Amino acid sequence: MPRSPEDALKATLARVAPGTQLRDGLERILRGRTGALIVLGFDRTIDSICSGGFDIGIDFSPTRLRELAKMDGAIVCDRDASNILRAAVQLVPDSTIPTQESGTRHRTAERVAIQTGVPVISVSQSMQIIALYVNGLRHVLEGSEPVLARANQALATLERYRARLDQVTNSLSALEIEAMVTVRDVAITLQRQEMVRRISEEISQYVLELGVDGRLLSLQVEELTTGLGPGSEMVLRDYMDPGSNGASPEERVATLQGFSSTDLIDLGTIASVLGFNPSTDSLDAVVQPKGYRLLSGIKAVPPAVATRLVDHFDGLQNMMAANIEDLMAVDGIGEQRARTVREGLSRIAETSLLDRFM
Ligand SMILES: Nc1ncnc2c1ncn2[C@@H]1O[C@H](COP(=O)(O)OP(=O)(O)OP(=O)(O)O)[C@@H](O)[C@H]1O
Repeated sequence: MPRSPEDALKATLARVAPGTQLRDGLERILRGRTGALIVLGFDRTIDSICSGGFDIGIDFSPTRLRELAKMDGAIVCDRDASNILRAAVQLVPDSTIPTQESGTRHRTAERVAIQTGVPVISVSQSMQIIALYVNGLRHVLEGSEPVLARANQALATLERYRARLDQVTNSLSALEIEAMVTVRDVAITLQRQEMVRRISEEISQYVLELGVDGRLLSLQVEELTTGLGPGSEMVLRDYMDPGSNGASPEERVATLQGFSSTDLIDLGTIASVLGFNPSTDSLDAVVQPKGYRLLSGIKAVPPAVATRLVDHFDGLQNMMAANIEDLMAVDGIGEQRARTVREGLSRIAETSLLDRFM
């Protein structure tokens, strides 16, 4: 599957993060008050827009990059910047590609990145900034301090969001055991899961951007995201109306992830991914889960067995009421597994009710 421009930008951010040789070279160019135009990859399309310059084919080093940047023209490196392939190259991209940039260096960088799909870095001599161009995206590299400040703010938000998510998830489990879940409870859980996912993704971009300076941050995120559970796909499997628009759980997850921040505030809009109609249905309607999410919390139940259990019992309530013999009637479930499922379900029931009332 082709990567999205955002994913390609993330991969490039990792290649120029603090601690890498390439970043060291770029910082040297910046400190030396020269500029540079650096292409990160070489293929036939790049070759076809290169004019003049010379082939060098040497190992990459920050000082070599810095020295070569003193010459007019662009530098072409291989994809992971382990070799410098050409220097003093005139790049001649398609001039009809629209660009918002002013200055020939930056216009060229943007056009080359769009035309070839290869990341291009420009170091501006006059503005003293390093910018990445990846497909149609532009990203200005900052020093670690401002990025860390934003990352720490995001981390504090993640901590709050995580606490709230744990609360609503525990409450959903307890309501499921009591058969009292409403569409509103499901929508709130999906909303909170998506908020945690978004802020975690934002922080993971900061971690990439910070390279060696982001190690502590990455440990903190790891701590705040462990035991997060199966995510929105299981909630959707539990509550979606399969007949509504025929979408698969994965497609519904994608719809949820595509919602704007305004959509994400509206519980009716969120519930629409389940097949709920905000203009006719009530958020207070009681709904029954199939049991996928709770079963995913029992390690000894692989997904295929969970599906068979769900199909057999047709709803969590019937499954909760099943004894060992009932469970053994399900294809692929022997006595041992039946006991594990029974104990697992009873444990979940006890802990969710305890969490709710303690
Ligand atoms: N098409 C190109 N191919 C290779 N190098 C280029 C190209 N266009 C510009 N450059 C490089 O950029 C340098 C600066 O060009 P120019 O002053 O027009 O750009 P600029 O966008 O104003 O850059 P800066 O922000 O660094 O001042 C050129 O001397 C040349 O080395």
